[in-house]
Amino acid sequence: MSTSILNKMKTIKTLNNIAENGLKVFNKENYVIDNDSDNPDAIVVRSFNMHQTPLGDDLKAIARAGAGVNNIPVEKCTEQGIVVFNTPGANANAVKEMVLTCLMASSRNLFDGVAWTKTLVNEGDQIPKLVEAGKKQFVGNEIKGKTLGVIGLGAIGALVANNALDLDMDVIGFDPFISVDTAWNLSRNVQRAMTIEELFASADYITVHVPLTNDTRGMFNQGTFSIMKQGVQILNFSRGELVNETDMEQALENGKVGRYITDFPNEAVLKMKNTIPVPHLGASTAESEENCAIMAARQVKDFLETGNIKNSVNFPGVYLPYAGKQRVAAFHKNVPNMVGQMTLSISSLGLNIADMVNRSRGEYAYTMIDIDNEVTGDILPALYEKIAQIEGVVSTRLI
Ligand SMILES: NC(=O)c1ccc[n+]([C@@H]2O[C@H](COP(=O)([O-])OP(=O)(O)OC[C@H]3O[C@@H](n4cnc5c(N)ncnc54)[C@H](O)[C@@H]3O)[C@@H](O)[C@H]2O)c1
Ligand SMILES: O=C(O)CC[C@@H](O)C(=O)O
Repeated sequence: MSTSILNKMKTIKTLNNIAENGLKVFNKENYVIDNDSDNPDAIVVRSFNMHQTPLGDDLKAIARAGAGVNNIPVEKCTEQGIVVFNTPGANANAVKEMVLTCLMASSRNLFDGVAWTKTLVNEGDQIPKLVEAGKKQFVGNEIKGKTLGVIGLGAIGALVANNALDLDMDVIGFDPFISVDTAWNLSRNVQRAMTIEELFASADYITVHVPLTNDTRGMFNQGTFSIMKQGVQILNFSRGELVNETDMEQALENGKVGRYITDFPNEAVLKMKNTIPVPHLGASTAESEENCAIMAARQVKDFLETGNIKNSVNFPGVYLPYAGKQRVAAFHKNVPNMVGQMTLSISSLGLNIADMVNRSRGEYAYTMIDIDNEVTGDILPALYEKIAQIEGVVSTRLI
C-alpha cells in the first residue's frame, strides 16, 4: 500500500534522458530531481525497461514521456495504486515525418544508393563517371498512385494517412477501436478496411501504428504475409514484437516482403536481407522530446499537487477544482459502498464535505473528497487511517 499524509518536498527520479524544459516544470522549492533515489514520489521514463525495477513505498506516479507503455509493469502499478501516465500525441508528428521520410527514401533506394556512393571515396576524378554508370542499380519507384495500408489510426496513424493522401497515394486504414476525436481528424478519402485481411490484400506499402498488446504481438506472421501482395514493403515504427521474426526472415528471403523498415533492430533483424534498420529514431527530435517531457512533467505535478488525473493508462481521468481546505484522494476497488464508507469516516470525525468526485475504470475507481474544515492535529492521521483501512482501498493521500 502506498502511503502519503503530508505535503513534503517531492522526489522525482528520471530513468532516461528527459528534456531540460520538462524537468524545469518541477520547481526547486517543492521538488528535487534525484536519479539515485530508491524511493521517489514519481518516476519519469522513456524507453527504459521497468519490468524488474523495484517500486518504492512512496511511489505514486510513473510518467512515460512518450506513447508506448509496454516497458512499464502497468498491472502491478494498478494493484499498488500507482498511476501510470503517457503523453498521447506529443511525439506523433516526429514519428509521422520519420515514416514518410523512410517510405519515400526506401522506395527510391536512397539508403543503398548513398551507402554505395560513399564507397567511391578514393576514386578521384572517376567518381562522376562511376556514379552515372552505377546509378542504374538503384532505380526506384514512385509512391504516387500506390496503396498505403495504415494499421492503427491513432495519433500517428491518422497523421500518416492524411499526409500520404497529400502525396497522391491511395490510403486504406484499419482500426476497429478508432476514437471519435481521431475519426473527426481523418480525411474522408482514407478508405476504411472492414477487416485487416482486406488491408493486407490491397496494400503496396504497410505501416503499423498500434500498441504492443497480447492481441497485436506477432500480427505480422507467415499467415498474414501469405495474404499480402508480392514485394510489399512494411514499415514498423511501433514495436519490434509486432513481427514474428522467423517468419519475416523467410518472407524477405522469398521476396514476399520486398523490404522491412524497422525502428527496432536486433541481431536477428540485422542479419535479414532487405531490411532498413533505424536506431529507434522515430520520436527523436528536439521538438518531440520537449513536448513529451513537458506534458509528462505537468501531468505528474498536477497529480501530486491536486490529485487530478489526465492521460493515465490505468486510472480514470478526473478533474475537481480544489473546493475545500483538505483533500482526500483514494484509489480503491470498484465495488459498492466505497464512497459511502469514506463519507461516513469523514463525518465520524466531525468533518464536513465541500465537494467530491468518483470515477471508475474497470475493476478500480478513484475518489476525491474535499473537506470544508481545516484538518489539523490528531485528526489528520486519524482521517488518513480511517480511509486507508477501508477494505478495498489500495492507496490514500491527503493533499
Ligand atoms: N518509434 C517510436 O519512437 C515511437 C514513438 C511513438 C509511438 N510509438 C509506438 O507507436 C504506437 C502508436 O502510437 P500512437 O501515438 O499513434 O498511439 P495511439 O494510442 O494514439 O494510437 C494507437 C491506435 O491503435 C489502435 N489499435 C489498437 N489495437 C489495434 C488493432 N489490433 N488493430 C488496429 N488498430 C488497433 C487504437 O484504436 C488506436 O487508435 C505506440 O503504442 C508505440 O508503441 C513508437
Ligand atoms: O522516447 C523515445 O525516444 C521513443 C518513444 C516511443 O517509443 C514511444 O512509444 O513514444
